Order: sequence, then structure tokens, then C-alpha cells
Amino acid sequence: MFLDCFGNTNSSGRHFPVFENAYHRFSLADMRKSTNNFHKKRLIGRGGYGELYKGYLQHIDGASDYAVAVKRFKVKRWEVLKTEIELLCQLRHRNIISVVGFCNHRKEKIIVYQYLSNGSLYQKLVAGKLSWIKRLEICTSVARALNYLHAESQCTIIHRYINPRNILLDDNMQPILAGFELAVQVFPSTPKPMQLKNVEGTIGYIAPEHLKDGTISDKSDVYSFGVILLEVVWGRTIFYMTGSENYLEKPVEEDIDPNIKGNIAPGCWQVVIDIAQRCLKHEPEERPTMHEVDLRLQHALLLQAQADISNPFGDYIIMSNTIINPHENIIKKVETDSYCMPEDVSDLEDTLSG
Ligand SMILES: Nc1ncnc2c1ncn2[C@@H]1O[C@H](COP(=O)(O)OP(=O)(O)OP(=O)(O)O)[C@@H](O)[C@H]1O
Repeated sequence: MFLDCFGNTNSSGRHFPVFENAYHRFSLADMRKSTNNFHKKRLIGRGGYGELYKGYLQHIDGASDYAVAVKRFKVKRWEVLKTEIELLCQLRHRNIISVVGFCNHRKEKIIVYQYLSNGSLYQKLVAGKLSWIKRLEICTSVARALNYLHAESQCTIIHRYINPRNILLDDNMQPILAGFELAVQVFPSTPKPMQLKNVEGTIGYIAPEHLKDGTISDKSDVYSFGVILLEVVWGRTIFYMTGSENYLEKPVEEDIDPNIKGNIAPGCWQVVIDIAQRCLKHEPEERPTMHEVDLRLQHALLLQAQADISNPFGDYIIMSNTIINPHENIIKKVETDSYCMPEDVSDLEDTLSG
């Protein structure tokens, strides 16, 4: 399906060979028309990088409109947007945001994205409306998208901005990873460890090594993902609100979101909490790859489904008490449910394919 915008006029300016064939180049007039002149009623929200509006564009046949998300950046330097567009242009994954086009008109820097109608994971967690299975499915898909970025795209991409606000939900409640403003590509020539001058990201989700001296790697995203795993269990963003580390002094199990508490099968829980602990390890090299995380979460989903068959009314009781303190690298498991975890990733692949 080829899509066109209202008016279909082009703004004059430079030539952008990398993505000009991939994305539509909109004029400012197109953007104004699409958003009703950036009308406040069309404002979806304000983020760290700009304002997001709901816009409408017209299919090429002129018969119908479709919704888009129009981000009007505060940053006036085209290079900042260009990096994001060039990066997204290389990516093709069902759980990664798609760009429709862009506008670069004097000081106006705009990216037009696919519109995602169901808000963010953050909003859904706050509303307490997601079932345990749905939370786990969302995390599994996000893990797959991150594995794609780290290991399956042309070169390793570190997202650096993983948080529940950047996980959006489409019409079918499938998660879509967005927020690529800080993403970096790692080339074979990139020095390792990679160190950035500025510490950036969202407080509470930034890996300790990045906070310490700017070091980043794919394992920094794994750490942020571990925080998200705990948050889907708790149904809230404790880290962001407190800004301190004492949130993990009591067992994770004590804070399970009451909306899902009795619905988590103990076998499934053991897999989830084990992988969350490992994602949150202080030393990056001790954290798992996103490939392993994806497999473990698929396994957790399988265990939950199997348990639900024999116990259709749920009402499970979790006996374990797990204390995690990533910053001191202390991980204690006081009492665990008896469950034998496949140790090896290849054993796990066999279990899942069998
Ligand atoms: N493509 C989209 N479709 C629909 N809603 C979106 C889309 N992208 C973001 N949103 C929503 O718009 C709001 C603002 O998003 P935006 O990306 O501008 O900021 P943010 O993610 O809150 O912060 P930051 O810019 O620091 O990442 C959020 O509430 C988010 O849920």
C-alpha cells in the first residue's frame, strides 16, 4: 500500500540519499494540514524531545484517511533526527516502530510515525488492566525486538532508552518499541568498551556501569529490561518515583501487583524472577543475552499455560522470597518453590521446540 499526504507538496532543500526512497518527505504545510495546525486538541503528549500530535493523512486513492503520530522536535539540529531516521530506516521488525516520513523545514524538525492507538505499557500498568499472561507476552515480544536490535540487524544497535513509556501498544495490544532518540550503532571499528561522554536515559533504568563512567553495551539494555520485568510484576514504577535504591530491600514477592497476584503459577514465576535477577546483575558480562531472555520468557509462558490447564481457576500461591540489590550485587533467595530450571540455552531451545 502506498500512502500519500494531504496536499502532497514538497518542501525545498537538501537531498537525503539514505532514506529518501524509504520515507515520504513532507512539507510544513502538509504537517499543518495533517494536525489541524498543531491544534492543542490533537496534542497526545509532551516528551523530553518534543510534542507529539495525532495527525491524519490520506491514502493515495484519496478514499480514506489514516492516523499518524507527528512528533515536533524541540531539538532544532537536523543531525539529531537524521540519526534516528537513518537508523529506523534499516530496521524491519513487527515490534519496532515504523516511520512514515519526515519534515525538515528551517527550524521545524518533525518525524511522522505509525500511530499506536493503545497508549504505552506505562499507562496500562498504572491502570492495572493487564492480565499476567498479557504482561508476559508483552515482555517476550519486547525481548525479541531487543534481540533483533542486538544480534539480528545489520550491526548491533543499543537502544539506551528502554522504559515502559517507550513501549507502545497497537490496535491488537501488540507491543511496539519506540523512543530511538538515544540509540547508537556499534560498528566493528567501535572501541570496546564503548564510553559516551554524556550519561543519558531514564533515571532508574540506566545500567550502573553507564552511570559510573558512561560505559554502554547491549548489556545496558538488558539491565533496563530487567527493571521492566520487575515493574510488570509490581504494576508500577517504583524506581522512578523514589530515585533511590532501597526499593529492593524487601522481597520482590511482597510487592506483586494485587491485580495479578493469585494468577502467577509458581513454575512460571521461578523462571521470570530468575531471569529478572540475572538481567539486573551489577556486572554487565554476568547478564544474559536478549536471545536467552526471549527463550526463558517463552518457557515461562509455556509453564503458565500448562499450569492453567490443570488449575483453570488460578489462585496460585508463591512461596519464594527473592531479594535483589543490583547495586551491591547481592542476590538472595530465601525460600524457593521446587522447580528444576533448564540450565542451558540449547536445552531450553529443545524444550520449546519439543
Ligand atoms: N506513535 C505513537 N502513537 C501514539 N501515541 C504515541 C506514539 N508515540 C508516543 N505516543 C504517546 O505520546 C506521549 C508522548 O510521547 P513522546 O515519545 O513524545 O514522549 P515520552 O516517551 O513520554 O518521553 P521521551 O520523549 O522522553 O521519550 C506518550 O504518552 C506516548 O504514550
